[in-house]
Amino acid sequence: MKIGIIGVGTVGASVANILKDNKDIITARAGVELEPVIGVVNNLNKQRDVSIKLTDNVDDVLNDDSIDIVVELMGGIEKPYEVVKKALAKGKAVVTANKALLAYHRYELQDLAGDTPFEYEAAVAGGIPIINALRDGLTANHIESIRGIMNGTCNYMLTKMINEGVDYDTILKESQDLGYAEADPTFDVGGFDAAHKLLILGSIAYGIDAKPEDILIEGIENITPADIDFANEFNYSIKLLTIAKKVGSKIELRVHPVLIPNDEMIAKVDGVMNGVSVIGDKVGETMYYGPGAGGNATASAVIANIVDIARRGKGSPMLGFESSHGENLTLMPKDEIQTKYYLRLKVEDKAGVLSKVSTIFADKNISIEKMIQKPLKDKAAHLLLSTHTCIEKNINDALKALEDASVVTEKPAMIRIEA
Ligand SMILES: NC(=O)c1ccc[n+]([C@@H]2O[C@H](COP(=O)([O-])OP(=O)(O)OC[C@H]3O[C@@H](n4cnc5c(N)ncnc54)[C@H](O)[C@@H]3O)[C@@H](O)[C@H]2O)c1
Ligand SMILES: N[C@@H](CCO)C(=O)O
Ligand code: NA
Repeated sequence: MKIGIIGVGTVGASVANILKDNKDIITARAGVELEPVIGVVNNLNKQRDVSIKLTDNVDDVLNDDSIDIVVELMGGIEKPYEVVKKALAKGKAVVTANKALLAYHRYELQDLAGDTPFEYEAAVAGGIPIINALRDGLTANHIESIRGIMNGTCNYMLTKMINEGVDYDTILKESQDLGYAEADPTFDVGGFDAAHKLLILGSIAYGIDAKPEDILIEGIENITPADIDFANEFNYSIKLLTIAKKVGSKIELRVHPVLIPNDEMIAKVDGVMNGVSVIGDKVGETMYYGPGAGGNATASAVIANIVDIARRGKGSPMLGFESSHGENLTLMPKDEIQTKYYLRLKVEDKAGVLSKVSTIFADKNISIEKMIQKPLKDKAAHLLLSTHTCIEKNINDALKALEDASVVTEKPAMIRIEA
């Protein structure tokens, strides 16, 4: 079978190279030779470590009737959307690692694919076969929850910031050099990349047809050493967590940093590793762990899809994005989410401050669980506190009231606690 790779960057180059390096075993497993015949790039003059023929014209792939499988690894949304639609219209099988594309267009692409194979394992949790596990391995179950660390860049950054005190900008640059980060790293640090992955899983597990703007997304940009102090003091790790959870007939989908007890398995997932816990009503908890980003790890999942397509030939693509789930589940509004919260407040260090702050919490029906006060320079102090479980709307109202209170001298910060 002939393969055209559109986008020969970090992942695309690894796909071409692994198809060559591991050709014998891949051919044996696929039952047919898989030959990457051409790659499409933006800039033909750039030095690349690949031996396939390159072009800067995507039509060289789309209009070549001998190409069976189009591998889309260019990144972005609109251009890949056009390219994938054209490939499907020509009856070519498609493999993509593009979660941003699927976050917006997964249901349309599923309809367009019809019985043309369309696979996307590398789009979620890189090299971990989580799509395979959720769509096929756990298909007997109602999914109760999916909780995971699904952005390698953020996890790598948080691990280095917490364990080694490396500063944010240095470690972000390192993640880019290692090929972990998206072309625009705000997708990573802003939580959007993890949200794209969550939306894909939410469609497979619950049939929720939501877009990024419908769900709660927060990134890691505002985490400070004071937050890390509080976490250390009370035995928490700080992680960017991706959560899908069934609560009655509503589905929570949210991505944000959390304080998570150090003894939870997911708290031990460090560096570029991803970890996903899926709880099914019959199987119980299953855990998946592996590299979430990087050229070879991601290409491993891309090639698994290519081999799978070669093995089964044409047939139902089974993208697996559900629409009627049988249970009539709906997305839970962001305001109704309930969890525990950690708050960092910078306050004036003088009499009466604590009582003012406590009154605001009492008014919003929020109960405080733990608190430490750390003196700062110039008659100021940090109040670092955690709450008992309360409603997202009440916390947001309290944050507004605190911001307006004269004793609070800086915009308060909040991180949710997952326990
Ligand atoms: N890097 C990872 O660890 C990783 C992991 C999982 C998924 N992904 C996804 O895989 C895709 C590729 O990521 P990457 O890290 O390899 O990106 P990259 O920036 O390293 O490579 C992108 C390639 O696409 C080419 N390209 C971009 N726009 C093009 C256009 N309009 N026409 C022709 N060529 C074009 C570029 O020249 C480059 O060769 C993205 O969708 C990304 O989200 C990446
Ligand atoms: N930028 C992504 C790539 C893998 O999807 C990450 O860091 O997880
Ligand atoms: Na995967």
